[in-house]
Amino acid sequence: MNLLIYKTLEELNQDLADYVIKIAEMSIEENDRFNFVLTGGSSPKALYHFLATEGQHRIDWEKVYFFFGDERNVPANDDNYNGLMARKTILDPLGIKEDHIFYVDTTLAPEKAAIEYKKAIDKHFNGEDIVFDLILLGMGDDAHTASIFPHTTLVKDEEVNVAAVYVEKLDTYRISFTAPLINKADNVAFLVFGENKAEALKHVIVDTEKNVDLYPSQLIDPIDGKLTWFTDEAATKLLED
Ligand SMILES: O=C(O)[C@H](O)[C@@H](O)[C@H](O)[C@H](O)COP(=O)(O)O
Repeated sequence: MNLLIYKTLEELNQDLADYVIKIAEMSIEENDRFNFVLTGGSSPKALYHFLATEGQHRIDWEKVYFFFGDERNVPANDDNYNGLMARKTILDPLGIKEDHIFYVDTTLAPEKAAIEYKKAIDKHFNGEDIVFDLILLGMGDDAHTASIFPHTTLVKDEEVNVAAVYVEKLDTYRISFTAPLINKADNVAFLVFGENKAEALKHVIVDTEKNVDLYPSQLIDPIDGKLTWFTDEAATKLLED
């Protein structure tokens, strides 16, 4: 596991953009495509804008396929839909074609949406092992990642899958990759910054005795892949304690 700590978000996003581009170049070189899983939330917006502007001519974006590590159970035109945030910040600005974007179909009931999303991913991987080139993750101040929230069924899910999960604290359903699916990826990068994440980050990175029900991000431990944390000084201020 590689922990990178930046003084400014500008430096963090610049380096993370370079990291994404580097993995994309290697994936396109090796497989003629880059399978890239986006995170939702607010943290990645500056990165996505960076990739869509500074990164616009650095790789062949026509060889990139976009997925979502989780999605809210809201209509696609709802401001809370991760797909809409991504469309506005990176997908439309780069002119990504619709058949290169795998959205969660939230017109379906959550369980059905999860099944259909997994089917679409399986088809893209021709029924072979689902190994994404890069999965971007955020982390909540409660140590959730994707939609693997504390005290939910997803913390116990051993399946390599996409699942629907009821999140009691939000009183809503989410559709999410399971931790075993995330852990198959070649590269996983957390994007975590801000003082409000410091307590959760300390438990996830420092605690030797795991408690995944309380701190689900502890579940993220790629089997063969590399895990990198892109953080700032505020989020890591408790790590020395
Ligand atoms: O759908 C989502 O919201 C994300 O996938 C979620 O896991 C997010 O990464 C964290 O909640 C952090 O969100 P912020 O970046 O807004 O702090």
